Amino acid sequence: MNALTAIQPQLSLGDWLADLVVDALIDEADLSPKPGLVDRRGNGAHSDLHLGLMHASALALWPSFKAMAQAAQQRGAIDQALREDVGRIGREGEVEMLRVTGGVNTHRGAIWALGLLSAAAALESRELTPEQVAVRAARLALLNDRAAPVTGDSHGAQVCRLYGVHGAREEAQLGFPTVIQQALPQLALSRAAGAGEQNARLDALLAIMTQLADTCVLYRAGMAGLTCMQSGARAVLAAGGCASLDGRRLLRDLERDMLRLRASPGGAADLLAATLFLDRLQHGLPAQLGSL
Ligand SMILES: CC(C)(COP(=O)(O)OP(=O)(O)OC[C@H]1O[C@@H](n2cnc3c(N)ncnc32)[C@H](O[C@H]2O[C@H](COP(=O)(O)OP(=O)(O)OP(=O)(O)O)[C@@H](O)[C@H]2O)[C@@H]1O)[C@@H](O)C(=O)NCCC(=O)NCCS
Ligand SMILES: Nc1ncnc2[nH]cnc12
Repeated sequence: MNALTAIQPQLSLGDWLADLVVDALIDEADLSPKPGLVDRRGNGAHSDLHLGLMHASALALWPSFKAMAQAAQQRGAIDQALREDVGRIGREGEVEMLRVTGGVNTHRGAIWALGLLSAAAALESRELTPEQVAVRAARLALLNDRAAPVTGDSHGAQVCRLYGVHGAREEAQLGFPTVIQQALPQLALSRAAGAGEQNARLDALLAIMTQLADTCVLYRAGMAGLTCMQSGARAVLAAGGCASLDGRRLLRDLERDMLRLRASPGGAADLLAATLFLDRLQHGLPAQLGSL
């Protein structure tokens, strides 16, 4: 023991997972330039959001993510009781988010996706590959939360009905295919090509945008907005990604189009945070937690 470890409080699995989630949310918010989204440069297509609010919201959610991980550790199995614990803690987290932001929806989708993923990670802390964690999260998401309000009038529910697409719920229930099949492989590819970490993360966001039926975009800009987002993101990647000059030019075009349509890919942003979380998680438990 040295002077530093002597004063460090014991790190629990829940602390560690909540730290990773909040880091991922803050890294997502800070990443720039993101088309249509809040970042270090400004508010994107939003009049009610800004970077400080995204940070405050992420930090305020730390106890909720820790509580979801702890619930999973205590229950120890993917069952109805855990599903309803996670749903209750998630709803309480939403209330806290709205309190801290003065009623602005900063992280509704992130509470859902990262709540499920942190619970799934806590269930089997020795099986932390992205695929293993996503499959457990999907099994949890497939269980019905009997206490969830059945309104069907959320923005996501409205556009899923109107356009016949899958939204945040189905993305989780299918095991986060957009993260596992698009974002993580693109992140690895761009890193391997020497794009640099920020460009590799932007490329991962674009890979999500090429495929996702982002219900935030659909709600604000309809199918024309979604098509514009998907084809614009494809064009940037086809031109060599965000590290290339042509890719950067096309990224600027995409941003201009998203702002003109007031289209904000908030769902894609949440899934980028999920990608960054799973990417870090696969490096395994820190030594302090090695005996769990
Ligand atoms: C099951 C739920 C996820 C609810 O889903 P549903 O689709 O019914 O509800 P929404 O309210 O629309 O929330 C879904 C949020 O998920 C993100 N998202 C969108 N599309 C996808 C997708 N295809 N895959 C994954 N994730 C997706 C998105 O969140 C982000 O965007 C939000 C900001 O959007 P913005 O447009 O600015 O804000 P709004 O105020 O909504 O609209 P405007 O008026 O401004 O246009 C921001 O939150 C990002 O996080 C969607 O918003 C689950 O949430 C649920 O069941 N909730 C109910 C309460 C509950 O039980 N919670 C506990 C769950 S553990
Ligand atoms: N950076 C961001 N900008 C706007 N909405 C978001 N939802 C999640 N992250 C976001």
